[in-house]
Amino acid sequence: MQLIISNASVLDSNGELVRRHIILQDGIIQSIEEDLVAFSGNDAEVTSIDAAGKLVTPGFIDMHVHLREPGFEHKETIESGSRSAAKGGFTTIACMPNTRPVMDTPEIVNLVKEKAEAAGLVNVLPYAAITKSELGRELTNFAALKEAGVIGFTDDGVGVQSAQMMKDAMALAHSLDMPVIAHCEDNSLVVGAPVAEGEFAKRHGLKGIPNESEAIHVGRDILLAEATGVHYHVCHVSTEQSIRLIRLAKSIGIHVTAEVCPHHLVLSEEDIPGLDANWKMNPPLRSKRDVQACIEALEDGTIDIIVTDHAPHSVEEKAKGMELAPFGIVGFETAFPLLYTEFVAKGRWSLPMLIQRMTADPARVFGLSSGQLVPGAPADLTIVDLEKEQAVDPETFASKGRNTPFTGWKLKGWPVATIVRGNVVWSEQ
Ligand SMILES: NC(=O)N[C@@H](CC(=O)O)C(=O)O
Ligand SMILES: [Zn+2]
Ligand SMILES: [Zn+2]
Repeated sequence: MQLIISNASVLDSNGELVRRHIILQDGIIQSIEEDLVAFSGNDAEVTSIDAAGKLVTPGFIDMHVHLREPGFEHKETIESGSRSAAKGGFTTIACMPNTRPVMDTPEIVNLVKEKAEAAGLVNVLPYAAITKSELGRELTNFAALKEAGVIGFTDDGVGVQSAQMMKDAMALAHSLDMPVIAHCEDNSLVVGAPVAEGEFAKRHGLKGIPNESEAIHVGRDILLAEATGVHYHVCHVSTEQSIRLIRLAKSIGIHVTAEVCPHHLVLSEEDIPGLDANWKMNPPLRSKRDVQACIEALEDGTIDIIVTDHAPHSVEEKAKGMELAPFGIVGFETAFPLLYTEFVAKGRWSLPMLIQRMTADPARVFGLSSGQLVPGAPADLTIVDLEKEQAVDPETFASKGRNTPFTGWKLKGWPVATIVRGNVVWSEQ
């Protein structure tokens, strides 16, 4: 099976847009041609897509997502989540283990892999839990879980409260050459607050989550990563204080990497319009100062990658209000247009910088073979119409989740087709 994507606008090594024809064969990028006539492909098995006027990039990679299956199929399934990812231009996603049961045994990992395979949409890479049921009491069987195909260990959804437990986890992960991915949150500093400390919390008489609840874990874990030598990856960084610590750790050669979510780059607690739980996520929207620190850290490489932390919840759950609703917002279907509109179209970032943080950089951090538009790489591609402008309408989401704070935002730069291993898995219409 051969697929030719003709007349594509692709970024060359100088970051310039050039017109190319991309030949995909048996799931691999076979060649990238300047001139299609020079290429002889007259086989009946050849199909082609005319991408004239469209950007073609390596498929986006999202290393932090929640697919909710098994256990929370009313929020999302592996199928609906994969479709939502494909619609957002993502070709590889890494799913978090806070399902029910928690992904803490090879059996559950195998079930997730089978369902992802059956959906046949995007590449799904599972993480396994650090501790059984994410309760922080007992380590899971890292060796067996590695054998089952997980790509790292994390208790995302909660912080690992015990430093000794985290140190043991890191030492074991390091011995297996696996990363530890951490949701950083000290529970003793949080006490059930729904939003960040700040003006919004004050105005509405709500308890606030302080910045230190995140940064204390980041600091502790950096010291433990130094002691154990593990690759330590920080989830959804949201505070200036965490960034300061990550910058220092990197400067002295500790193997730490970090991610940030689109919402923490675009929104601060001052933007929350009222007691609408579609603005409730963990970590919470912080101060403008934190947002600026996140943007600068992504620009200077202190933060390595962009992830969505796609966290679907049902309308009923979100209707419980700011204090009772669960934390989390969906992210796949708004991520690229949001960041393209807010940072590239407004002139702060170059297009190559945004693409790199969503493709080559996650591939580098997690050792994936995708993320580049080069011959021999997996044929995972996203076609984007940079001129297309439309308002965000949650009713059109492929995700079961409707929980987004970006409803009605007019965004530019929408994915129009997504190709995984040489197959079109989603296209507009
Ligand atoms: N980010 C969130 O607000 N929620 C996530 C958990 C998490 O990522 O910590 C969820 O599973 O809903
Ligand atoms: Zn988390
Ligand atoms: Zn998460």
